Amino acid sequence: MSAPHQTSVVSTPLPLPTHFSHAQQSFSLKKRRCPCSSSSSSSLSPPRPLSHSLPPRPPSKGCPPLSRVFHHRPTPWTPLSRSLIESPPPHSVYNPSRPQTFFDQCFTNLGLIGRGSFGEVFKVVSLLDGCQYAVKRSVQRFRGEVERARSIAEAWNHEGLHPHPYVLGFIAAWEEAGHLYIQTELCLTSLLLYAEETPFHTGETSAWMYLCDMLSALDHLHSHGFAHLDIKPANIFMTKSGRLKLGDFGLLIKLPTGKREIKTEEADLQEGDPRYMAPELLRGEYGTAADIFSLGVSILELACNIEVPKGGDDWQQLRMGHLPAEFTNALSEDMQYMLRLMLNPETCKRATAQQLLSLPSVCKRKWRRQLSLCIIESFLSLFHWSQSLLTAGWNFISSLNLLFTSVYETSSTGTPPRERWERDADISNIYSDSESPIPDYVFPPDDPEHSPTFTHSVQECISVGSTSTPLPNTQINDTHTSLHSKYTHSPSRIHSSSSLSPIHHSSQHSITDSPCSRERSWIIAELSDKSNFEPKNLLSLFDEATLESKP
Ligand SMILES: Nc1ncnc2c1ncn2[C@@H]1O[C@H](COP(=O)(O)OP(=O)(O)OP(=O)(O)O)[C@@H](O)[C@H]1O
Repeated sequence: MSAPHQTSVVSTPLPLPTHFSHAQQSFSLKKRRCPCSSSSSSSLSPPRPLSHSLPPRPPSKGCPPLSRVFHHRPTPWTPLSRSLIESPPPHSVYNPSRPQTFFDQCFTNLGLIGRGSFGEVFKVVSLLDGCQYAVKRSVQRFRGEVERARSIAEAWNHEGLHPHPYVLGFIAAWEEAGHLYIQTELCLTSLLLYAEETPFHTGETSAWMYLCDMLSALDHLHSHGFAHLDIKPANIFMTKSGRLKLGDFGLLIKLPTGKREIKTEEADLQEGDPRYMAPELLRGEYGTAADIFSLGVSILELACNIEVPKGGDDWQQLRMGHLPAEFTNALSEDMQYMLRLMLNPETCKRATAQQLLSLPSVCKRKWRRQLSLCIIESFLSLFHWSQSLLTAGWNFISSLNLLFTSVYETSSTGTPPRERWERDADISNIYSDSESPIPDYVFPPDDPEHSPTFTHSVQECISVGSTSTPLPNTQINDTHTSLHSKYTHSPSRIHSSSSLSPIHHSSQHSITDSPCSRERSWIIAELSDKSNFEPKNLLSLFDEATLESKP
């Protein structure tokens, strides 16, 4: 780097993992995720530059796929979190004897909201309390006990944390069919995606807000003896109000009481993302100071709107205490000072979360941030509350409407409204002559089983499609179905084709007799023909019949 560096240089360069040698070597301006990038490019768009990232490894030819080695044996549902073990869902919600999974029985899946290297995250509604949550499901089935133990550790780590306004809320965790499920509080997105998709929300002003939130979260974690060890924008989530929540506790460690750090020999620890990794982690020193360093790199990235390197010279320089002055010179003195405190290569000289929170520059911004969050969240809950009230009011009105409707329907079953009688009368007038087959044959006067239902059905069939207001609770489709099934399956007289045939034939005899009998026979034919029976407007029936009768 050409710019002068502000802190002293530590002479010995840090060893770099070899697989980072091909990775991005220097600071660069952040590449934005274009909203249209996912869609297929049009023929007019310029050719895409060649990708310089490493191609994926070819599949191993030496051994069969893991799915063939480890047969998919569905394992029963196992609650992993204390919350589920102590208060499992009631039998009415989750019944293990049903074929559906616990997830399917207890949640309504609203869709996929994100995908990480470990799992897929779904937005869900819990059928237990009606609230929305995020459920992360591991993509791969566990390939062994070590992998399983690691995955489960994330859930247990998360549950072990005390709730905090800036820490993602844990709800439950369970295992089913070789997959781990973690149910957490639902957020809007991750800070990484948010910063990429809304570039105007990056820069120093936003970075101060993010810093205040995350320092509070780290102070909470560290004061309870935990170190996160994977702080990065992808593991920080944002709620609707803009509040940040620290999540993804897969690498979290519990430190021995009174200690701020442990050595590698004391535990089998994994490394986090190299871009945000503190230098002491490569020396095997794991502790709370590593979180401060990673937060410092994240804030540098967000405040300067840059991508930090995964390796190379600039990566080394940053871990020696040299800030990229070509980017940081544009920041305020306060922010530069903060970054120097957080990115100090020596852990004992690096500021703690508590010390940083007590700085006047942070104190005043934290106070402002809390006030603005309080106002936004109050507005949001007021909005939510009024929405719920409106929904409840609407439901109440609907249920009243239903009640009145059913009362009306009950009374109408006993004595059909006059309008119906009139229409029935109109229909019967069509068949008023002696040839009329319907009244005696289809509606047996003393057959209570057929008459009302069928009258109703015919009447509905005729009124469907008319401009008249349908009767409340009229089930148009069901009418057709019920008619169809009556014709087809019921042993009663009206459904037997042999019974209808004579009538049909007799009416057919009279087709040439008069237009009226022609119309009547046409309707009877329509009624007797099960497959062609479609609800029709009475007027249109007549229109069609008249048309047919014309030579
Ligand atoms: N609680 C949540 N609320 C809203 N979105 C979430 C939540 N948890 C995860 N997501 C979304 O899902 C994506 C993947 O989640 P997450 O990073 O936790 O998965 P992962 O497999 O652990 O990823 P990795 O191991 O690569 O960090 C996130 O980038 C985010 O967009």
